[in-house]
Amino acid sequence: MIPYPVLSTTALVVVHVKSVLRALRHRLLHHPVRMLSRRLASHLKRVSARSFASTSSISASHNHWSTNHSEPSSQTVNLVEVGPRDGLQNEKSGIISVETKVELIERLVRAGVTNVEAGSFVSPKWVPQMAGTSEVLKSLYHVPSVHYAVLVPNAKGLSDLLSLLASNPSSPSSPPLTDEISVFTAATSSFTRANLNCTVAESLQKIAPVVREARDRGLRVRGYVSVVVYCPFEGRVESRKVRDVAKELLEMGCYEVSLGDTVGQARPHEVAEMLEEVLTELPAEKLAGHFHDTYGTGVANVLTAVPYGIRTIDASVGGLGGCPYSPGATGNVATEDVIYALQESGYRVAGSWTGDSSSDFSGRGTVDLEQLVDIGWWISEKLGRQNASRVGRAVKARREREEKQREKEKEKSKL
Ligand SMILES: CC(C)(COP(=O)([O-])OP(=O)([O-])OC[C@H]1O[C@@H](n2cnc3c(N)ncnc32)[C@H](O)[C@@H]1OP(=O)([O-])[O-])[C@@H](O)C(=O)NCCC(=O)NCCSC(=O)C[C@@](C)(O)CC(=O)[O-]
Repeated sequence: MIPYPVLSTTALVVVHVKSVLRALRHRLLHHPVRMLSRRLASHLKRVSARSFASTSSISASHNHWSTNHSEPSSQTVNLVEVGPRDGLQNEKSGIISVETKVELIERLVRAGVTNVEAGSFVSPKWVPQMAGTSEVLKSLYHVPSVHYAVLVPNAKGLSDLLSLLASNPSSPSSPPLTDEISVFTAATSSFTRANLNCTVAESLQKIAPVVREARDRGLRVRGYVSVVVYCPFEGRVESRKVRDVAKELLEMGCYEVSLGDTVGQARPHEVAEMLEEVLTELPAEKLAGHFHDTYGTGVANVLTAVPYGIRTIDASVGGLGGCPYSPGATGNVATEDVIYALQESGYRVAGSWTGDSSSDFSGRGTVDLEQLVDIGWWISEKLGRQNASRVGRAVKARREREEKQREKEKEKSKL
């Protein structure tokens, strides 16, 4: 055993050497030649990503679903609201009724959300909360330009969904129950074994025909890669694995791949490192950021991803959710917190369906933060859980202060 004083001296030496190395690295990074080569490297990265987009099966000319949610404006950040799926699937407070799920989704759409995950066609033995997804889709008021996506893990899930769509056909006056599915895998086989009962390679083999058939039936397909930075079973994940799995999903025909920090443990610099690797081969327009907030870095990770060109962010109202494989994990980054952080930053958070002219669903250009705060409180109270959105809590406190002030002024005016 090493005696304590020797250990602490060794530790001091290590710290000193580390700080010298850090300073050296900083100098090197900012050396003009190094900076030039970095610029060259990032140019090459962009060229390589562009050439991927133009030569692979995701090329715009070959794929009518090839665009993601992104609007033309590069300053627009598009939101995918995952609360009704990723959030509710992990709720432990008893089975949530179809009525509550439907009301949650309809409230979100009224607030301006255009991309919402409405549920999953997965095994009810694995995820009991998602069992009523068919009923949810049938009960929803469908706004034509809103995407009500559902998760599909395998051929059985797709076949169940297609039967539902066949027995509830769309018409000029009623849009289809859904026009989008999401398939999902991960960067590590330990995670896919826990989540899908197979390895990453096996999951990709199962997903490929699902993507093909869904697209043949006119559905657009989004892909997910979980555990892109940390895996609860394997620890730090190699970014090249993330890149390779995401690339495979895009080549299969997913219009976008969402990169998930499933356990919410990633730090911003680790997200940056992961993105730098993924972007060497894939275009940012085909990627989305999906951050959980377990360690409180969710918003920081969103703000790290956006300057890399990531223009689609998944989030969950009230920060609903958790992760069954990561004890203590909280939900997705809260939608309210993401919107607040991006306000007045030069970016606009879109949910801009043109809308129909019905009185309940009036079209909006952006997602309405005040309404989302109300929804976050409504669903948190309904489920008997804490509201995990910091912005939600702050706005509520501000409203209470303003109400008290108004009452005081009323009293004064009576005197
Ligand atoms: C994929 C399976 C089904 C494999 O599970 P399995 O046990 O290997 O399935 P199987 O093929 O052996 O079938 C077993 C039974 O399940 C049934 N079954 C089989 N497939 C289905 C289906 N689609 N829908 C309904 N039932 C199904 C099948 O019919 C059979 O029924 P039985 O004969 O025993 O009565 C299972 O592992 C599963 O459902 N996994 C899904 C888990 C899940 O939903 N996880 C959460 C979503 S992923 C996520 O949250 C991460 C994400 C996306 O948010 C991003 C991030 O944060 O990182």
